[in-house]
Amino acid sequence: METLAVPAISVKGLRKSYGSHRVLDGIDLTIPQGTIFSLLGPNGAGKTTTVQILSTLIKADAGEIRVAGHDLGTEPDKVRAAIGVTGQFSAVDSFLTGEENLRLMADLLHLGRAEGRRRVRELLERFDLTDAARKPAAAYSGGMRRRLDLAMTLVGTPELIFLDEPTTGLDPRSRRTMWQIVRDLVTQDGVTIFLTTQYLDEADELADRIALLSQGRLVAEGTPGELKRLVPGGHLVVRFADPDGYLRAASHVGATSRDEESLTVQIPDTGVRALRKLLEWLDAQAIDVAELSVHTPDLDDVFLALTEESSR
Ligand SMILES: Nc1ncnc2c1ncn2[C@@H]1O[C@H](COP(=O)(O)OP(=O)(O)OP(=O)(O)O)[C@@H](O)[C@H]1O
Repeated sequence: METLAVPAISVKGLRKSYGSHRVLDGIDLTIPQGTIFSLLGPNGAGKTTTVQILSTLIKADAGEIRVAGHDLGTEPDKVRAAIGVTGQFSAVDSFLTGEENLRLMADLLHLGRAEGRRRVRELLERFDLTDAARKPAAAYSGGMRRRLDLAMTLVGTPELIFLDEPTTGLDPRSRRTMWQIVRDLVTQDGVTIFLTTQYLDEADELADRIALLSQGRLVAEGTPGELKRLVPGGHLVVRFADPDGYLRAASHVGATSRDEESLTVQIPDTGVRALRKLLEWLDAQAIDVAELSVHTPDLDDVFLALTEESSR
């Protein structure tokens, strides 16, 4: 559906160099409101630099950039008032309790006593921190700390949140809790999320759109599904029960690779009908299959293929 709303972020021709090193070399981006956008890229690709520029921490060398409807160059204060940043540079003070951290934020934002208390109580509850509210943050688990960090960002009711690696180091359950919190921010609060992550499954799970940054340029952009269709990678892996079956099948099935030691062949995945035909043929030949698995391309395949291509 076409939307007439102002994009949460629009970027045209963003450039940034450090000395002679071009870190961002002409980035164009549009992120609609109320969506989750993920910026991916190998180490040193320029993700942090992009976030730092969009969140007004450092200046771009060139580019037309609007964040939350405001021009980044001329109205940085308005941008700052509309955004929240969480992640690597966490604002959590370990010596203060969760509640004190949140109160401090409410005071900094001049929420007023009654409104501040109400907001703090509401956020403690929402992020499941009520029981731990009076404990120092130093005693919090990694997951609790992340939740507190995000809660602190929400005291100011931002329209747009930059989430920098929100689940790095968390256990699987805490990761899932965090994912649900992020989804709720979008569906319940209408917040836009700009997510950087080193986990491709996280981007796949959360993002509406993903852009892949490599050597200062966006080398691909689209929905997770669109990106996966960019690279071939779907294949079947069949392991045979005995060498005889392996040899007979390997010469027949159009394997793209085979491994005699493990009696395994890899076959391009050409769909359900082809798979049925293959199984029927194996059956007719009385060839025993020990194991069969279907591998669909994932974002790892995309990431490796496209970042490799661009560095060549
Ligand atoms: N203040 C700075 N001075 C000089 N070079 C810098 C500075 N900040 C970043 N760089 C360089 O810019 C490039 C991009 O860095 P950036 O931190 O944006 O990458 P990244 O994609 O966030 O990487 P990572 O995944 O490792 O965090 C790197 O080569 C880095 O060395």
